[in-house]
Amino acid sequence: MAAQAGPLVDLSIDNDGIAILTMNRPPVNSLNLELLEEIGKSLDEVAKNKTKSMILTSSSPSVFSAGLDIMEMYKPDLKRAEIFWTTLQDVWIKLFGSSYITAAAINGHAPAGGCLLSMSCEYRVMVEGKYTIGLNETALGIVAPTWFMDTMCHTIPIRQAEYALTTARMFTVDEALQVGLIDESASDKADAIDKCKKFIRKFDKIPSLARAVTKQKIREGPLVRLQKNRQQDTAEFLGFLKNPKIQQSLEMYIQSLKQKAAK
Ligand SMILES: CCCCCCCC/C=C\CC(=O)SCCNC(=O)CCNC(=O)[C@H](O)C(C)(C)COP(=O)(O)OP(=O)(O)OC[C@H]1O[C@@H](n2cnc3c(N)ncnc32)[C@H](O)[C@@H]1OP(=O)(O)O
Repeated sequence: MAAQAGPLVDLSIDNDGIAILTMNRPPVNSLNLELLEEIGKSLDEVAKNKTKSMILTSSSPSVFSAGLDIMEMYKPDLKRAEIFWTTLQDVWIKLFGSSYITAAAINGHAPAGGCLLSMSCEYRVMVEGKYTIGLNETALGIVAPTWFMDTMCHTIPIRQAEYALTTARMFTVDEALQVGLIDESASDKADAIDKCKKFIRKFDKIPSLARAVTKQKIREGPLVRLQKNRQQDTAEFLGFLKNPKIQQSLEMYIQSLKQKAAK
């Protein structure tokens, strides 16, 4: 993987006062500990500055995020793996539970953790193309944590979520639109951001406290579930990493990714 040259995220505020959080970890924005830490800090900043809304996107021309960095899970240092997992939990709690308005401009592929980040936002616009989105964990021989599943069940009907999760379904843009995994498609990234802004403007006349409390109440179930089970969730993750069969599956998956990239 290419060495990181610049900052891992860019956080800017546009003329309308909307925060744009851009993930910038080439080549595929795989979520390693450092990227997750930077996303978490940016989310804190958005909350602290009382910015009314945030759009999450990526600097890559074809990938929103490739999900968790598999190298964080393959034969890891267990102390780092624990920090990695709790940082991912923190990012999800901050994003899914945020009081400000959130939208994702999905400008490319969004598998697994990439899909999770976008589903944690309130609105999703995905750029048309041969991109796919979904939770593909079972295809890697791993089980998505309950809060990943909860987030999907919060986004699409539970029957569709069960089917998608068990079959590791990766949705095309049209399929995602049909099932409600995304709200709109867009011709390019600029159009996706414009459409996210149009969604954000819908709240101009809605009192912000009423909106925020409503959002947080409707999201309370999954949030409380993780908050109550955080330690157990982390222990399960670490136990999973120690399982030789899982390590073997990850090794095979890494090899298949490398072979594909080399072609
Ligand atoms: C509490 C209970 C237990 C919990 C269990 C754990 C649960 C774990 C939960 C979540 C899992 C995940 O998020 S796992 C990650 C899943 N992600 C994927 O499967 C995506 C894999 N990547 C791709 O499909 C493609 O890369 C892409 C479609 C995203 C982009 O394709 P593109 O052709 O543009 O790029 P390349 O495939 O050529 O890749 C370039 C380069 O990046 C490396 N790469 C890709 N994805 C990852 C990744 N997720 N992690 C690390 N590295 C990745 C790829 O190997 C290439 O590397 P090289 O250039 O070095 O060969």
